[in-house]
Amino acid sequence: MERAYQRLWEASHVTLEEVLEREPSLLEPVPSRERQSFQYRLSVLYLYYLGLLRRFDMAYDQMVQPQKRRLLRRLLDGVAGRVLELKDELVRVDLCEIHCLDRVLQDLKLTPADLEVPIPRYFQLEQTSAMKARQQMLAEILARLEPLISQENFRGMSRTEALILVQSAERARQGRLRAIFMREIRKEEERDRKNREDGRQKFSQDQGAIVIQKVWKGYLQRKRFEQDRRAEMEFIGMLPSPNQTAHLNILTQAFLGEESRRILQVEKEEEFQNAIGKTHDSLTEIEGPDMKEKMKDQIRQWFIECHALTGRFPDYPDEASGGSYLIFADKTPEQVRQELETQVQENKKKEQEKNREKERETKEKKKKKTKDEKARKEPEVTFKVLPSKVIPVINAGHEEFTSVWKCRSDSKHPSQNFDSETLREEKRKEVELEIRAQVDELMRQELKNLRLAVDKEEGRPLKFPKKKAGKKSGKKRKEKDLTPDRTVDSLFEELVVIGLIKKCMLVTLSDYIGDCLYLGSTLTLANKMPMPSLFDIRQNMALYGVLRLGSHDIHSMAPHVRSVLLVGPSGMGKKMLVHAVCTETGANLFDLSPDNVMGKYPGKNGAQLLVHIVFKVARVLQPSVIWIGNTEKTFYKKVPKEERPMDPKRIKKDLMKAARLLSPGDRVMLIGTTDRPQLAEMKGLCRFYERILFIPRPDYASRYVLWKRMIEKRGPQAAQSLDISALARVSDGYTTGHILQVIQSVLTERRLLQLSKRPLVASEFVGHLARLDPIYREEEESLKDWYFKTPLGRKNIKFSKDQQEAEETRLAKEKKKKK
Ligand SMILES: Nc1ncnc2c1ncn2[C@@H]1O[C@H](COP(=O)(O)OP(=O)(O)OP(=O)(O)O)[C@@H](O)[C@H]1O
Repeated sequence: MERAYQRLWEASHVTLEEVLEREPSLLEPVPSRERQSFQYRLSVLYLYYLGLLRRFDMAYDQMVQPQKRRLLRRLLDGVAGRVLELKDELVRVDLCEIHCLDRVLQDLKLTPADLEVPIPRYFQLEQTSAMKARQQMLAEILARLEPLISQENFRGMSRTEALILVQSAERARQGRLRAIFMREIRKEEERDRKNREDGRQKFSQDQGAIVIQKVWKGYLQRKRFEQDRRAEMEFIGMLPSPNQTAHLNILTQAFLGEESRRILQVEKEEEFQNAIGKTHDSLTEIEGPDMKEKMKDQIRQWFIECHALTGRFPDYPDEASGGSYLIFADKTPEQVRQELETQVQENKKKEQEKNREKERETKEKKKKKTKDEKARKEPEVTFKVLPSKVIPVINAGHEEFTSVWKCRSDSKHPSQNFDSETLREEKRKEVELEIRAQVDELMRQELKNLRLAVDKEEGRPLKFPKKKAGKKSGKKRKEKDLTPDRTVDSLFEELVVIGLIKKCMLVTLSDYIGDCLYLGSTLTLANKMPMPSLFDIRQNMALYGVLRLGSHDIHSMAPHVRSVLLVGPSGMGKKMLVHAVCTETGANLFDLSPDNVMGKYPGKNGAQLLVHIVFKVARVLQPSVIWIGNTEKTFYKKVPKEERPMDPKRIKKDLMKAARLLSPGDRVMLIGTTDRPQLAEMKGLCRFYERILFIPRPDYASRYVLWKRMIEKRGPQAAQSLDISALARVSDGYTTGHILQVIQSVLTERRLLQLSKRPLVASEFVGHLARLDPIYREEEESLKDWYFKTPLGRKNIKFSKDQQEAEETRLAKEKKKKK
């Protein structure tokens, strides 16, 4: 088994190598007229990385050898980071959040399933014990609160409500009695009728036999026919096999296999952890003293040689720059000596060169100026990708694989134990560093003494490089802690009790049903702007929400996105997506919707305190999702009169300030949802939310899968004879929520029991559908208009306009030429 995964891993590296070779070509700027080919290359790369992500995830999930898993994890995180970077590049080139990759998909001979962003399984499987404990705590607090809430409800029942309850119970009892009574009467009538009929008609024995035979043969024939038809359909693969048990057996076997490998992983990991500690100790004990002496000798030698050559002792590199490691890293002492000699000579040369260089610089400056002026004259849009932060990580991983693991035969570690040689190598480096730090300390002292003794020199002041960047970020992060005397656990509990932290619904992202747009690039060619499909929304949520929140390493490497806004009509599953992100990543769900915040932490500084506590807890107990439902209220242009007492804009200022303080590595994501973004002031909203995802009503393909999967979820066989295509056709304009509602009201328990006798037909749904209000065109148009006024939407419109104009002028020129 392990060999199969090893092969998968090796095959992935072949692809990876190919992909890495293609990377540098993207860094070269491309003029705007070659936009399409640039787009194409970018998309190809994106799809390759998605495939790699899927394969690395599988290998990491199932391989057992602990050292290989460590490397795989680094590669997996790296590839995920690169996928996120490329997504950002795609957005910059396409100027929208959806990318029509169907043509690339076809060229690479892939299927739409390959477009799906895989969510690494370790997000769920390796949820830390702290995270699990927190979920437990939340459940406990909520369980404690429940009796209180139900008590409150009980007290809240009014006299009339109680009366209605008693009355309805009494009426139901009477109704039941009456029904029993009526049934008795009907039975009696039936008996009477039969008696009367029996008296009238009498069959002979033969006639009776014929009647019975007729009925029986008809029944038998119909049954046979039904069976034959079914067998044929199964044979050509139009129906699932009824023999589900065989199918299930295979699945359970595979599942058990996977689970057993995971258990084995834990065992091997434990062994490895023990070995790490032991190896470290034994190395320090056995090889440590030798190392120490060798280092000291080397350094002393260096002192002496330096003194002989330059007449002075050298400056000792300080700790921050790595101490003596800076000088001896990867070099033999001879090399160091040679370098020293050349340095002395170079110093002399440098002085002479400096003068020459000055002259050259002034010449170059002049040249540059003329070049810049030229460039300014022809302002051409060029495309190129930004330098990647992740590629070095992937490269390092790839190199490690090729040098260490690629050629290693499996027979060396048949039981998938760790490799002690590799471990010792690694640990040796670590121990060396530790010892070097000690030695440095000693040698600094020795150097000081030497200087005193030989050169009669008092201690030279050590030069510390100024840490500008560090100080700056330190200042930025240093916000005042308003609750220094409280523990995070107590704050967490407080937030749960007042309802700012909620338990999330258990839905996965794959529960969000939706199909992709199959002809997106054809639409773009015809100059029609394709609308996002539900599939795109799911992918974008996986990229922005799940991948970033799931792992600390991915979050700190990927381009930083703090907030996402989901815009779409009511019932399009915005809340569901928020919950799915929480479920997939185990994140806490904070609810800062204006209705939920109302009246909590009142007073002048209340809003500040509220936001402060929420962000503090969210950051410490990351990952966290801060959900702001009906977010247009937080950014109202003008607060409606009836909502003034609620003061929906109360937390806006503090929220904006707090969000700005989130930095890479803080796995906190703000997700806003709204169905009326027009009511909010555009500038504030777009500044606060870094990404805006527009969810229009579902298209035909999505409606088809929605009907199919939702009906099958309620009754697995229910959708078999149903004309789903017709349903998808007539439900144009309705939201997912509507479709779900209709299915729930048609497929009641009772109807499900009748399915075997009375198959489901499409017309049953139509009546219910007609009673609901669809999304009217005006509503959708106004949402679309709003979207095209957002920064990205505006850029997109401007770009397509420019392109159209260019096309027209080109055509006009051609016409002129022909004339
Ligand atoms: N793509 C989908 N697949 C499966 N179920 C969905 C999908 N979209 C929505 N639903 C279901 O539809 C119902 C309504 O969705 P939800 O409440 O999340 O919508 P919403 O956009 O947040 O609505 P509102 O704006 O009114 O708050 C939920 O029960 C959700 O599970």
